[in-house]
Amino acid sequence: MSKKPVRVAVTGAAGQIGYALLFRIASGEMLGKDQPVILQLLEIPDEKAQNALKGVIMELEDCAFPLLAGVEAHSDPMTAFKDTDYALLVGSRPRGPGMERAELLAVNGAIFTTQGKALNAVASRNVKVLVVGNPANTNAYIAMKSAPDLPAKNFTAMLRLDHNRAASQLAAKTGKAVASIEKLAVWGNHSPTMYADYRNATIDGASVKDLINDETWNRETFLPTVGKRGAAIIAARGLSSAASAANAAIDHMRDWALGTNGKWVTMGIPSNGEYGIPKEVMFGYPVTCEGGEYKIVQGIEIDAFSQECINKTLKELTDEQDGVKHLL
Ligand SMILES: NC(=O)C1=CN([C@@H]2O[C@H](COP(=O)(O)OP(=O)(O)OC[C@H]3O[C@@H](n4cnc5c(N)ncnc54)[C@H](O)[C@@H]3O)[C@@H](O)[C@H]2O)C=CC1
Ligand SMILES: O=C([O-])CC(=O)C(=O)O
Repeated sequence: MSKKPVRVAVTGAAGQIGYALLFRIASGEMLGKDQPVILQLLEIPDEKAQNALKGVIMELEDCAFPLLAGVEAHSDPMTAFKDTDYALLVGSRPRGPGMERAELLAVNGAIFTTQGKALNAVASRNVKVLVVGNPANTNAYIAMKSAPDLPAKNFTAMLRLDHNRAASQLAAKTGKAVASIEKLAVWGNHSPTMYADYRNATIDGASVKDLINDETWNRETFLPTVGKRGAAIIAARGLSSAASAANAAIDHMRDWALGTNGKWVTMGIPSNGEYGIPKEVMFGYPVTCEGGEYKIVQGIEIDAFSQECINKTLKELTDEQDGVKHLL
């Protein structure tokens, strides 16, 4: 018997990430090739955006996806999030050249108060929320704090693009297949302060740290390359990353919903005090997923350099949190 459709809300559906994301959700790449979906798409109540959304919906229809059980266009989060099982909060302003993501808080932060409240009021009580819109960690924190009736653990931020970027850099450096990399972790904020940590990573069982054996490369090339990759893409394309961001969103939700078979992935999640991070900080952690739940990888040794990196990214996050108190 075929499965009952699940409801997937996507905000910013007519934007560039939306265009790279919706067709893959509808084709079953996110929740499985046997899981029908109803897309509940949100755009701002502006004629141009709503018209663009209509066009995207026409294209979705023209794909005749067997798993697409329905598509709805919305301009109000209170209807877009009704009974939704998954919510991908993409809609918000992207940065341009020369900006840091934190500078977007002033324009984007308030979106996540409204949307958190709407999720709190009308979404499924088990809704899984992924915040993509930048600055993703603090926007996810705002949404979580605005939805006190939903479990805090249901709110997550996207660090997966950093994780995938780090894996790709390591594959290139070692000349090995990216799929063979295990036990990679990215700690902290989705910003240049994030700490991509390959001290425990393996390739076909061999230590990546030993294979590379170059701490200067780690500190002076690898970390800045991964941390500043978003800016490098903006400089090259004139627009921020979209297809790779959509891909990371699919990876994040798929792994959360369907499991990772013991493989480590990175998710931005509210801390419960793990690794000394204060409770509720939306922090990138290495996790494994099983049965629709994520679990932080425990027992990783934090050496002096790692602690220094973690402290730096934590400080940035707590400063961002302090700066949005007026929105909560
Ligand atoms: N966490 C991550 O790894 C990444 C995050 N991003 C962020 O994702 C966000 C979206 O990026 P793009 O799709 O490239 O931008 P875009 O400008 O192409 O599209 C954003 C869309 O969101 C819509 N929107 C704005 N406010 C909204 C609201 N309140 N409700 C519903 N829709 C709303 C806009 O009308 C627009 O169509 C940006 O904040 C960007 O910085 C981008 C790449 C990676
Ligand atoms: O850099 C940006 O503004 C977009 C983004 O978050 C990324 O590509 O990592």
